[in-house]
Amino acid sequence: MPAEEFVAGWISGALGLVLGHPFDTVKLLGFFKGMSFPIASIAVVNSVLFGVYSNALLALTATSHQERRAQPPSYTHVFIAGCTGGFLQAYCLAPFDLIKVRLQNQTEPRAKPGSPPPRYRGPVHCAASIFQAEGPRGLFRGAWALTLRDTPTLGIYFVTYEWLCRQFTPDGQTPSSGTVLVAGGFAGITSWVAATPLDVIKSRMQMAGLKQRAYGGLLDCMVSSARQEGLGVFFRGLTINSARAFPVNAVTFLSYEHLLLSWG
Ligand SMILES: C[N+](C)(C)CCCC[C@H](N)C(=O)O
Repeated sequence: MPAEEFVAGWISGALGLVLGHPFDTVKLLGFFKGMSFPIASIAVVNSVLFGVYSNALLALTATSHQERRAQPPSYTHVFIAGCTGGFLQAYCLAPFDLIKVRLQNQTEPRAKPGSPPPRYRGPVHCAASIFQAEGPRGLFRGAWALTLRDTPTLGIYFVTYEWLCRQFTPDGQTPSSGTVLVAGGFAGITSWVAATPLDVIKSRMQMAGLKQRAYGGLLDCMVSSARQEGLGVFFRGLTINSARAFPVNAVTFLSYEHLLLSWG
């Protein structure tokens, strides 16, 4: 199994994240401090995404990354490979994402003198507390919603990227850096726009039982959120998700393509 896509996915995910961090911080009003935890987790997850995507395409079309410019895969194959990568990365992402959401929703520890101490002292303490209270399954709370969010939307992600690259690149040639940046950026926006409704639900399920009320399941969460807050609830965070998605995914794809090119 070719491994360089995993390594390139690892590095490019970390680079994309450095760029996205200020946006995440704005989204959280400064609650999410420190970058080592998100970098480590996104690098692993992005490595799984790009590695599985490329190997799924290899299985479907019998072409390696280098051969795919001359023999471009069909969009159906790109979509299936993207969904496969998305499905598997969702399971790796689930515990990290749960911890991120739990820490984000914590009130500022130094907010007011006399306010209660935060429930979680940091990512490791958060993981350990959830594990102690609920066992390993607790760390996968909301994983089903996350999988539903990521499987089709990562198919869309790679189809958008491929489609845009092919629009601006003569047949058989490698897309220019400018094209890769723009295609990667728009791939990120498109997939985040499609993912936002389930992103809202996913985060609520991950918080269920803490601040949020407990839900009977994914459908119950969707229906009761829409009933109480209107359909607009499904678009919460859309603007900030899209603003963050462009630079993060432009840099992710650019570094991914460059790393693979330089390794031959
Ligand atoms: C599928 N969905 C849109 C949810 C995520 C897309 C992941 C791409 C990148 N790691 C990022 O954080 O933007």
